[in-house]
Amino acid sequence: MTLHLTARTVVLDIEGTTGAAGYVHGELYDYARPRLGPWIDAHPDDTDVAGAVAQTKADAGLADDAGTAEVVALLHAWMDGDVKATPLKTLQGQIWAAGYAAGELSSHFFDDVVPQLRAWHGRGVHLAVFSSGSVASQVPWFRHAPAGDLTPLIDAYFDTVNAGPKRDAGSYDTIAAALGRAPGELLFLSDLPAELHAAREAGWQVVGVRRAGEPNAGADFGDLPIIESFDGVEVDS
Ligand SMILES: CSCCC(=O)C(=O)COP(=O)(O)O
Ligand SMILES: [Mg+2]
Repeated sequence: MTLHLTARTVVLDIEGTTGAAGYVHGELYDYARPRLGPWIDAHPDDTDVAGAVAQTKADAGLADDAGTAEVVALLHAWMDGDVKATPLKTLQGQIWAAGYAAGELSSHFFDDVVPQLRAWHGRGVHLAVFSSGSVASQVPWFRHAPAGDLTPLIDAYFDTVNAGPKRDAGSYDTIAAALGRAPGELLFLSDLPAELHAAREAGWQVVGVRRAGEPNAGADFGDLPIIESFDGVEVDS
């Protein structure tokens, strides 16, 4: 069965929805892991790096004078547990952006995604992103896609810094205001029920993306509408 929906803007989660979690963890996390310490030490005057280090120490109860090794051990533990902590995402995003710029990284999209993004965009539907990955990592993810540069399709990028936590309804209010849309004009696609419930609480349309083999395939989507791939939903403006 195909869902037929009307929306002015479709807002996309990335991991588990547009691309494989295995790719993010296998390629991107493994790229960032050995580079975190050298990156922190090489950018002591970067306010985003210094802020992320200070926030990591505060979140973990580390002493203010804790060294890079202690901070990195914590960041690695967060990666091992896939804790989507904002300071980790800030640092990963900077490292990945450098990796994309150096030609050492590319992104991954499920086969059904790019044709549908182009089809919806072609029908006048706007596209935006809301991911735990920082905006600094979202933009190159779309720019360096195997299908080519997809950034011309995307109007706006949101993360936990400029919008807020993905499980808080208020973050979806913030995005709606930034896009200048009424909540009901927005459709959020995600693989995580908790995110979909938050968006629905904010008055958005939502569709769960339950992809075979992805970590959240077994999650309880309850009464949420779900699709197995983007082929399961047609969106018109
Ligand atoms: C922009 S690619 C990096 C993705 C990432 O780090 C992440 O945590 C994605 O989580 P999502 O909210 O998109 O499921
Ligand atoms: Mg996701």
